[in-house]
Amino acid sequence: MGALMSKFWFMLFPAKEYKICVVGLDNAGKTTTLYKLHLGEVVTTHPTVGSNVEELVYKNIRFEVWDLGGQDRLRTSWATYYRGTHAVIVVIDSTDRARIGIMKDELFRLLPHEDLQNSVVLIFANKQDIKDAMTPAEITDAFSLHSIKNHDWHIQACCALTGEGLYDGLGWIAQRVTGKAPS
Ligand SMILES: Nc1nc2c(ncn2[C@@H]2O[C@H](COP(=O)(O)OP(=O)(O)OP(=O)(O)O)[C@@H](O)[C@H]2O)c(=O)[nH]1
Ligand SMILES: [Mg+2]
Repeated sequence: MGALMSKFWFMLFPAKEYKICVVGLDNAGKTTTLYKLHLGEVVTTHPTVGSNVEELVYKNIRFEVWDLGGQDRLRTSWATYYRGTHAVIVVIDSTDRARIGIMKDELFRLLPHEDLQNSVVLIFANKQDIKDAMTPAEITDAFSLHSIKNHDWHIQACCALTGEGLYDGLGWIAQRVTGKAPS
């Protein structure tokens, strides 16, 4: 009886799911990040063509996470995924100093999109395991993050290979989208 009641309860009041879009240039580590969070493992990746989507449950909060291909020709299609997005994760290869300007342009192109007006923005400063990786402070300056006024944003140092920092970032999103500290 209890199980039946619970089934009906969830049919009537399905648990809310929060949508996350993961963007960033090719080779930034988006797919590695998604599967490290989803499986707890480092998977062998190939450049993503289109997208990958997985469900993550973190502290009883359900997320639908879309990992979008970052190659130049694929970036124009990012916007087709934005509808209903609660949070954007921007993954940055912190060693890729040569393409800071390109990623900055992409970031400031996506922020005004009408489907992202209520989305929070998490920047993962990935590949912190590599010597000479830019620090979050350097990236904050290089991307002029303090000029972002219309979105709640946060930068988190991480390493998708070890998982370090990934749950700190997800925890920030969870807290922002639910409006309460995850238990
Ligand atoms: N050293 C190091 N390598 C990483 C890290 N995260 C990802 N990589 C490597 O970076 C390469 C690209 O990773 P992907 O996850 O495929 O990159 P992506 O952002 O999904 O790339 P696209 O699908 O082309 O947009 C792979 O060889 C990963 O193993 C990290 O934190 N440190
Ligand atoms: Mg990928």
